[in-house]
Amino acid sequence: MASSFKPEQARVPPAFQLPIPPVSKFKIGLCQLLVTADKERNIAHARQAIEDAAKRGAQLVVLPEIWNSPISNDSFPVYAEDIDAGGDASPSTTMLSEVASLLKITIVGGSIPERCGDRLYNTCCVFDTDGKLKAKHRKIHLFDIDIPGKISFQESKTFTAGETPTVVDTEVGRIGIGICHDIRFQELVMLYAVRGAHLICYPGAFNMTTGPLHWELLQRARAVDNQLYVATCSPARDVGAGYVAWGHSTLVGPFGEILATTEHDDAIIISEVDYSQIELRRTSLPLEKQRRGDLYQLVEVQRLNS
Ligand SMILES: NC(=O)CCC(=O)C(=O)O
Repeated sequence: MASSFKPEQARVPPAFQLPIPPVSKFKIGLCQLLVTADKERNIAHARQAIEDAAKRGAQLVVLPEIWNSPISNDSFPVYAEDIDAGGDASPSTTMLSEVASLLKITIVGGSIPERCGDRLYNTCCVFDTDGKLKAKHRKIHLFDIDIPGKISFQESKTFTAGETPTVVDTEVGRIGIGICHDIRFQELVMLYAVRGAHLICYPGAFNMTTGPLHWELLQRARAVDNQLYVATCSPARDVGAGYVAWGHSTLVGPFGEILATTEHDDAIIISEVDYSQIELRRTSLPLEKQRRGDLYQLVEVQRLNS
């Protein structure tokens, strides 16, 4: 059960310190995948894309939001997997674990519908180079929207919201995880920044109404405000699908610059991440020192009952 906010549970996080990452420069692969109703095919297609990205030098591969299932409230329960049980109960994450250890790469495994007891979550799994599950992020902000004549979608009809922000140390640096709609909530990435994240990965599937106006804007805003890298990965667009994704998976640098992007087709983006750019930007434009903590503060709520 979510606790309600009480001032005595609030904590001001200390000013952020960037940890030294295990690698300073590496290649990232963003696999913008065409997703179908055929789950086996989706898993095989994702595997092939991960292998291709690794062949092209990617040490970190990111997949889209909901890559094993159509995006629909009817599909989520049907395609959901018991991630904690693993093995046959979760063929999607079993594949990710296998391929991560085989290729010795880190995988931010997009998201899949997760079944846990009688609840469903929209969940992103992060696998280390040895295939171990390092982190599981359950989408915190569910996507409920109603713009008459344009788009209506109520993710909360099916999914339960996650309760925990996720920052994970990997062989390619400290990564904060958000899923799609999570990108709209700047406090989450501010929290990740104070926890020393180098890179925020957002598997996401923006739509044809908000995508054109907000998708790139939000990524660049999160990156430039926090002076870190932001990577997004969308499903490819299928105009025949019930939910049509905007596509445009992108890598943004710590100055808000777009380093790599694509249109809406099935594609693999390979680009370079260079963490020395974070220090450079933070030195030449020292926002953290200029921040007026005497006037405003980010507070972190302590979840006493979770
Ligand atoms: N899958 C999502 O969370 C979509 C979010 C989105 O399109 C938005 O506008 O927010």
